[in-house]
Amino acid sequence: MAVGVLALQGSFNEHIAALRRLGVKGIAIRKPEQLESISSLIIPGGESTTMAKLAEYHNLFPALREFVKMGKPVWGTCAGLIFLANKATGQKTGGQELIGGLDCTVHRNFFGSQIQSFEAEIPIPEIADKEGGPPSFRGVFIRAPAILEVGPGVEVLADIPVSSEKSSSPVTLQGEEEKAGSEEKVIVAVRQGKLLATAFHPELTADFRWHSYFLKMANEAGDEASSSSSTINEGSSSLLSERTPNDLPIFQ
Ligand SMILES: NC(=O)CC[C@H](N)C(=O)O
Repeated sequence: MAVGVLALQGSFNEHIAALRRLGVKGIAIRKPEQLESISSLIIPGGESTTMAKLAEYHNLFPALREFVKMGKPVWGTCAGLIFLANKATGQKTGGQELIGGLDCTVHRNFFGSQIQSFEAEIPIPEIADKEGGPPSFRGVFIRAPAILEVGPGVEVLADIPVSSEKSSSPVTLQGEEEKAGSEEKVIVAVRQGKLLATAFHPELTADFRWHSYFLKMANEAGDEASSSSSTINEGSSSLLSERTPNDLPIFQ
């Protein structure tokens, strides 16, 4: 199974490093023809307008749309989520091209600008059920988007509370502000068939459950297409703990 990581801009190296820690080689994708040699794709975070301009320059949009249309597994993180959405609001003047395919509307900078970036513990029942580990995940939100609306075929994997009068200041999940049932929530992770999307950056943490979850999705897709081998398996988590960190300090 070859996993591609769109490597135009943003945190593609961090995704490749996370895959390596799970024993999987990530292939940096910069040209349309490279998409033919991979069976799944990660679109990293970064800056979606810039990424869109680069994708346009390299004539990647038609091949990326085709890849999604073929039902191949694709995971978009942050700017990658914006890329996958059918509709984005809060875009820069002139808008930007999207790949589309994910039946949702995102707000491009829902939580505000760089200085409003934050970390929060997010409950992840589905991921914890499949991957084990703690029931929550440390989400790193950097100029993060959020999902405002989803279509009927979209499963919500994570949401977080936001204060109702000022959506740009997220309410912490721990602490006294949490009032069950009284706060509004905004969606930050979804799955629609073989499309996965997160508004935060799992590649910037040492918790690889989202990567492992995506690899399993990709493997299932491979099995369905009765194609060849798989490199990730139930033993991947123990493999992870045995490996020595060999790249970014972030993973130590
Ligand atoms: N960390 C990120 O990927 C931020 C995405 C950013 N809001 C954008 O428009 O692209």
